[in-house]
Order: sequence, then C-alpha cells, then structure tokens
Amino acid sequence: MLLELESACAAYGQSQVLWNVDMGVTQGDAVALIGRNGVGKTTLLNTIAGVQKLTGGRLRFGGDDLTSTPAHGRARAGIGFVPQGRHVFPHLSVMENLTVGLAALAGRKAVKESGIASHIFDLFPKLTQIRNRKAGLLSGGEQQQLAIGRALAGQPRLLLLDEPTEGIQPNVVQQIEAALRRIRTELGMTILIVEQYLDFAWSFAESYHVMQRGQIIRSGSTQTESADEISHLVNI
Ligand SMILES: Nc1ncnc2c1ncn2[C@@H]1O[C@H](COP(=O)(O)OP(=O)(O)OP(=O)(O)O)[C@@H](O)[C@H]1O
Repeated sequence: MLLELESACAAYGQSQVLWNVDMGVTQGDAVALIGRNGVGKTTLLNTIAGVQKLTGGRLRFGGDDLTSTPAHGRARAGIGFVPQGRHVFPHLSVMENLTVGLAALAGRKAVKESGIASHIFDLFPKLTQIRNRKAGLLSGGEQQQLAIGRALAGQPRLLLLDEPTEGIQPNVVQQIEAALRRIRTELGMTILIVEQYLDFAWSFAESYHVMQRGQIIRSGSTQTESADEISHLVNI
C-alpha cells in the first residue's frame, strides 16, 4: 500500500466529522471517494494532505508514519494535492504559480521555468499560451488546469483531487477529464479522487469507497460492480 489510513478521526472544534476511517491506496491505482454532500470527503482529503489535523488514528505513506508530519512535509514526501476550489495564487502569473510551489518543495528561493517537466505543458497546452497572465484573471477551467499542473510539478507519488470538475463549464470538463486519463495512462500516477459524477468515477478508477456521516460504509471494485448498484448511496 502506498497510502494507509488507520482509524483516522478529524473534528472541527467539538464536532467530530471523521470516525475511524480505515482506507488504503495501492501504488498505481486510481481510487474514487464518493458520497453525498457534507459526509466528510473533503475533510478526509484535507487530513491526508495535512492541511487538517488528525484527532486520532494514523497515516502511513510509502511505509513511513506521517501522522504528525505537517502539510509541507507531506508534499515533500510525495503527496500532491489539488484542493476543492482550486486555490491558485491570484496575483502571481501562471508560470510563477508553477514555479513557486516547486521552489518551496526544494527549499529554495526560486526555480527556473525550465525546471518544470515538459509533460505538464504537453497535458495542458493552454498554460503555455497564458503563461504570463495573472492566475486570478483566468477562467475556472484554466485555474483548475493550473492547479493540477502545479501539483504535478512537484512530481508527486500520489495525487489527491477534490472534485476537479466542480463548477467548470461543460466543454472544459471534457478537457480536464481527458487530461486526468492521460495522467493515469502516461504517467502511471496513483490517484485518490473525490468525484460526484459516478460515470466518470467508474470509467476512471479501479476501486471506490462510499462515505456516509464521516465513515466509509462500502468499498469495492468498479470493474466487478456497476455504478447503478451504488447510486442510491450517493444520489439524494
Ligand atoms: N471549516 C469547517 N468548520 C466546521 N464544520 C465544517 C467545516 N468544514 C466542513 N464542516 C462540516 O463537516 C462535515 C463534512 O464536510 P466536508 O466538506 O468534508 O464534506 P464533503 O463530503 O466533502 O461535502 P461537499 O461535497 O459538500 O464538499 C459537514 O457537516 C460540514 O458542515
């Protein structure tokens, strides 16, 4: 297992949101995390990325115990994160957004543009065209491509994606989904994705976990089970 969560718990103040979540992601797999709104999917991804603390349980990554490791240490260990709502730096250009994260990961002040792997521009050719534009001026779809590109620039071993096509124009959704498929097939990236569209989750991931009220209530294979069997647990 590349990632192992054991009895993971998380809370907002007094209000516990994750209850003893056990979950693993095998190297090379894509895993879909699904469930209705508010069940704790984002919280679970945030705790894996380290932007939110575990209040109980353990997290192991690549065999190392990272339970107490802060977010930047987990990024350095190879956990790449594309949070919900994208979070690009609005006042920095596209290129600066890509290089600033790399510099932080490498513990240096600056990284040159040439340090960014060419496959990122190959996956998202638009980023080259708009390289000097401030990220805050980009469309939602462009910001999402940038956020994914930035996470990939750190050459992660695991990519966490929180609803990557949420709130994005339908014609751009297809482009992003196509890029995600290429990230799987061409880079062999291990991915944990929060995804509300079951059709995409099923065609993209090998396995799934369904969350309800802060717990994983069902897990299985997308290869041997149909999305229809699960949809009643996800749709309102
Ligand atoms: N910052 C916060 N402070 C307090 N409670 C929060 C906070 N963020 C989320 N919650 C609560 O925690 C629970 C889980 O939220 P979370 O966002 O993880 O769910 P989700 O499954 O990702 O939902 P969505 O698909 O709507 O993002 C919800 O009840 C939510 O109201």
